[in-house]
Amino acid sequence: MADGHATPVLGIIGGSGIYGIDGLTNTEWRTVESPFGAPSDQLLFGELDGQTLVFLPRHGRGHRIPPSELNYRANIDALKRAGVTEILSVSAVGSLKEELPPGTFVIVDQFIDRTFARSKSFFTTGCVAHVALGHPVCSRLGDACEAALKELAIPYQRGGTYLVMEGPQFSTQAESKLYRSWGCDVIGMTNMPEAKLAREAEMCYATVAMVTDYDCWHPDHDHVTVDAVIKVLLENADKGRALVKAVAPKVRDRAAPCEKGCHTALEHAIITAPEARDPEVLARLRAVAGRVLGG
Ligand SMILES: CSC[C@H]1O[C@H](OP(=O)(O)O)[C@H](O)[C@@H]1O
Ligand SMILES: Nc1ncnc2[nH]cnc12
Repeated sequence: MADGHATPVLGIIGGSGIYGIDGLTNTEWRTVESPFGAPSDQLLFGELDGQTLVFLPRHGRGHRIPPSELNYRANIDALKRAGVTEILSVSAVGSLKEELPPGTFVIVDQFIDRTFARSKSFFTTGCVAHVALGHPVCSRLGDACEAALKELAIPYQRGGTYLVMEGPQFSTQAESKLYRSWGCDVIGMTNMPEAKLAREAEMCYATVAMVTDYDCWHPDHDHVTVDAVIKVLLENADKGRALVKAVAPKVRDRAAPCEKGCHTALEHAIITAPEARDPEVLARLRAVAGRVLGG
């Protein structure tokens, strides 16, 4: 299809504490191979009220893989190969604002990417592309998340800047205070380069971040620990599950190509002259960029 995808398919990338999805029928874990290497895990295909849904546990079942070692390219490429058109990322984050206590959901709309040890693009020597990233998430999918959170009466903030740190150690207090001075709302370790790669692969991407802690800047709260993060995640697990269930039909019931341009992000992005393109690189790009590269 020239202008997008015929059938909207929702993909969920589950973050810390989310290693499966409840309420799916006809489920099957399937291996999806990618020329970019191994994804974090098999993909779980299933149906929710008759609608296909694809789930990937970001860190693998059992949480085997740390943020810096995730194969972000393979994960996004595999979801694209699975037919996913819209990715909802559900992530645990620390709060950098007093008014965002643990348990709050944030529909993130901006990122500051401080990661430095990750492959951040599908494109490389032999085929160069520069996609727009001024609006790094899909506001249409964000609207669906907001409507779902409203229906469920879950406290949320629409919009917020997510500082992406390399990790795996949590921040120093000086770093945490610096990010607060930049006006960031939440902090985590995974949503970049995920969002950049989803844009390159012409997929909608939105993040619903669940606040689990006050990081280490707050004078009245203990510094973040994994135990504290998991405790809050478990306390709020029902809300996360309900969110996915409520978002899914909103994605199904609308025209497929995203009017925000997510599904056509590569239209004016590739700069390498056709005769200078490397066939091996093009072969690797078949799933993510085949729409514009041909083949
Ligand atoms: C378990 S606390 C740190 C860990 O949790 C977040 O992961 P995700 O975004 O996959 O929920 C954070 O980014 C760190 O990777
Ligand atoms: N405070 C924090 N810093 C980085 N990643 C997190 N994930 C959850 N809480 C976090």
